[in-house]
Amino acid sequence: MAVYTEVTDEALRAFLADYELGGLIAFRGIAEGVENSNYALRTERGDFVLTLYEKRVDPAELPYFLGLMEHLAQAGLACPTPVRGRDGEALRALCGRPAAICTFLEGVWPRRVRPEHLAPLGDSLARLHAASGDFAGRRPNALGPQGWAPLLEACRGRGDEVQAGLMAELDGHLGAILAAWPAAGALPVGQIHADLFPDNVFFLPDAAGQPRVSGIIDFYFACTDLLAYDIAVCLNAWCFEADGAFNLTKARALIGAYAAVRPLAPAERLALPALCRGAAIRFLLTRLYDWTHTPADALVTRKDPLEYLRKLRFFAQVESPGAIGA
Ligand SMILES: Nc1ncnc2c1ncn2[C@@H]1O[C@H](COP(=O)(O)OP(=O)(O)O)[C@@H](O)[C@H]1O
Ligand SMILES: N[C@@H](CCOP(=O)(O)O)C(=O)O
Repeated sequence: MAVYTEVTDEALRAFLADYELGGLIAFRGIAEGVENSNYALRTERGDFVLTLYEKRVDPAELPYFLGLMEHLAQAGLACPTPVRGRDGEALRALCGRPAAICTFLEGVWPRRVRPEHLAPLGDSLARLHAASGDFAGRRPNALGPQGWAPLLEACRGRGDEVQAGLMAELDGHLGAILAAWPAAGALPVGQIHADLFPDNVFFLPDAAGQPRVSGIIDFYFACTDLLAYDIAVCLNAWCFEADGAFNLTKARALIGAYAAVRPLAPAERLALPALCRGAAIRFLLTRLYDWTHTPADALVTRKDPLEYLRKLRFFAQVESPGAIGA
C-alpha cells in the first residue's frame, strides 16, 4: 500500500495546469512502496510518476533528492528526471503535501535475483557514484553510524518480544561495529543511494536476452557518505539466498563489475566486511523500529527484522574481504 493521500480528478487536473504536459489521459495509485503516495500518470506528453511526500520525508531535504536525480539523469543514468512546472520549479504542493512529477521508467524489478543481475547492478552503481562526483548538494546520513545507538534505544522496550535476548545481542554487535568503523577521511565519500534493494532497480532484457538496468528509483534515503557503503548495502540486499546462504558468485560479479568502472582502493576492499555489518544493523534497526512501533493491522507491510539478524551474524564471522568477494 502506498497511497496515503487520495488525489481527486479535479485536484490533479488543476495541478497539471501548471505544467506543460498536455491533457490528462489516465492516472492510478501505485500499490508498491511504503514511504510516500505514488500515482502513475499518462498525459498527452507521455508517462510520469506523481509523488506526494508523506510525513517521514523532511520537506527541507527534497531539493537535495530532486537535485541529485536531475543531476544523475543529465549525466545519462537511468533514473527518474523531475519535471519542472511552467515557473521552473519541480517541487510543488498538492492536497497539502509537497509533490513532484518525475519521468516514468520502464522495466521490472527482479522478484528472484539471479547471478546475471549482479554485474549490471555493480556497473550502474559505480556509474551513479562517478556521475554524482560533481554534484554540489550534501546531505548527512541520518541513518549512519551515529544514528544506530538512538534507534537501538528506541527499540529497547519491545525488542526482546521479537526474539528473546535480541537487545543484548545487538548491544554486542553495535559496540563491535562502531569500534571497527573507518575513521573520517579514510575512505572515498560521495553521494550514495543508500537503499539500493532489488525493488528499487528495474531491468529489461538486452538484445541477447541478458538483464540490463533500465532504471534506478527511490532516492529518498540518498545521502553523502562512504561510497563503499553502497556496495555493502547491495551485498546485504542482493547476495543472500532464500535459505540464508551467502552467494559468493553474486558478490564477486557485483564487486567485479563495480570496480571495472570505479576501481576500489585497497582500504575500501579491506573495510567491506565492517561496512557490511553496519549495513546489516542499519536495516535490522529500522525494520525492528517499524515492527515494534507499527500496529499489526496497519496497512503498511512490516518487513522482517530477523532476516537482517541472520545477515549480521554471517558478516560478523567474516574474517577477510575475500570471503565476501572483495
Ligand atoms: N520513476 C518511476 N518509474 C516507474 N515506476 C516508478 C517510478 N517511481 C516509482 N515507481 C513505482 O512506485 C513504486 C514505489 O516507489 P518507491 O519510490 O519505492 O516508493 P516509496 O519511497 O514510498 O517506498 C515502485 O515500486 C514502482 O513500482
Ligand atoms: N529497503 C528497506 C525499506 C525501505 O523501503 P522502500 O520501499 O522505500 O525501498 C528494507 O528492506 O528494510
